[in-house]
Amino acid sequence: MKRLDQVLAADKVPAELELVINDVIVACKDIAYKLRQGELAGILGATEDENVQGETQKKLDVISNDLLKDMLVSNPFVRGIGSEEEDYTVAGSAEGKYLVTFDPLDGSSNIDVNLSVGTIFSILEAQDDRSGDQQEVFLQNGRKQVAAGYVLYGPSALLVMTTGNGVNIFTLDTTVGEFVLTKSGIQIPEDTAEFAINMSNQRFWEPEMKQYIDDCLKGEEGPLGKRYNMRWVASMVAEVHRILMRGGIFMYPWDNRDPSKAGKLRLMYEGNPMSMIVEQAGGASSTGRMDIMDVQPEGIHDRVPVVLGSKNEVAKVVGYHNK
Ligand SMILES: O=P(O)(O)OC[C@H]1O[C@](O)(COP(=O)(O)O)[C@@H](O)[C@@H]1O
Ligand SMILES: [Mg+2]
Ligand SMILES: [Mg+2]
Repeated sequence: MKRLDQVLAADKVPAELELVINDVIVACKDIAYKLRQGELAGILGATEDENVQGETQKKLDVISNDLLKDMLVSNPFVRGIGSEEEDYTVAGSAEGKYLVTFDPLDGSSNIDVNLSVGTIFSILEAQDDRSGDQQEVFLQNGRKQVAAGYVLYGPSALLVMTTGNGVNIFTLDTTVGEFVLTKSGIQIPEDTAEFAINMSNQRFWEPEMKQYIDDCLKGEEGPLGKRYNMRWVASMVAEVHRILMRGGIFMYPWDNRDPSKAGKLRLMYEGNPMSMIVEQAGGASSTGRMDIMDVQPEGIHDRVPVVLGSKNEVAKVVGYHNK
C-alpha cells in the first residue's frame, strides 16, 4: 500500500507544498487521537466564548484550531493562515509561499453526541509579498487552490485530498500512525436520487429552492420522475464523503433567517475546498447561480450558498434558479 508521500511524489507535488500538507496532517492526527479519547481527554463540551461568526465555540473547536495554527505558523513555507475560529488572518513566515485556510472542526454540534466530525483545509499560493496578517493576500477565488482536503473522523479516520490530479482517499493506520492510500481516482456518480438539506429552514429559502425540494418530495408522480431519499448528518465533511462514495446532492442554500448571512457555510473554509474535491471527482458545485470556485471573496469569513454533488442533479437545481 502507498503512503501519502509516495502519492504526492507521483503527482509531482513541490517539496515545499508537501511539507505544508504534512503539517496539516500531523495536526489532524493529533485531533483524531483526542477525539478517540473523547471524554477521557476532557475535550467535550463548550467554552464560554463565541467565534467571529457569533457561534459558541466548543472546546474542541479551540483545541483543533490551536493545533493547526501552531503547526502552520512555524512552518517556513507558510505565509499565513485563515481560520473559521480566528477573527483575523495570522502571519506565518514572511518568505512563505503558501496560505492555508481551514475549518479546524466541522460539524461541531456532533462532538458531544459522538458522531462524525471533520477538518477541512485549502491551500493557496501567495500572489505578492504582502504579509499573511493582511487578509487581502488570501482573497483569491477557489480556482487558485493548489490543494484541498478534509479529514473525516468517523469509525476510521480518513484523509481525502486533491492536488488537482484527482481525488485520493487515505485511511489512518493506527498501528503505525500513518495515512495509507486506500482508494484513488474517485468518481461521483453523475445521477442520484438522494438529497441532503436541513428541511427545518424551508420557509426561509428562495422560491426556486422550495420548488426543487417540493418536486423531489412528489417522487415518481412529480416533474423529476423519481423517488428521492433524504439524509442530514449536520456535518458537511460526512455529507460530502457520502456523496463521494455513492453520489447525492448536498445543499445549504441562501435563506433569509439573517439577511446579512448569504447561506451558513463559509466560502474559504468550506465552500471552496469541498468544491475543488467534488469537481476533481467529476461532480459539480454551485451557489445555484454560479460555480462556487468562481466567486470572488471580499472578506476571509464570507459566506456562500452551497449546492454540490452529482453533476446532473446539481445542473437541475441550477436550472430551477435560471428559470
Ligand atoms: O445545524 P445546521 O443548521 O443543520 O447546519 C449544519 C451545517 O453546519 C456545519 O456544521 C457548519 O460547520 P461548523 O461546525 O464548522 O460551524 C456544517 O458542517 C453542516 O452542514
Ligand atoms: Mg464547518
Ligand atoms: Mg468549524
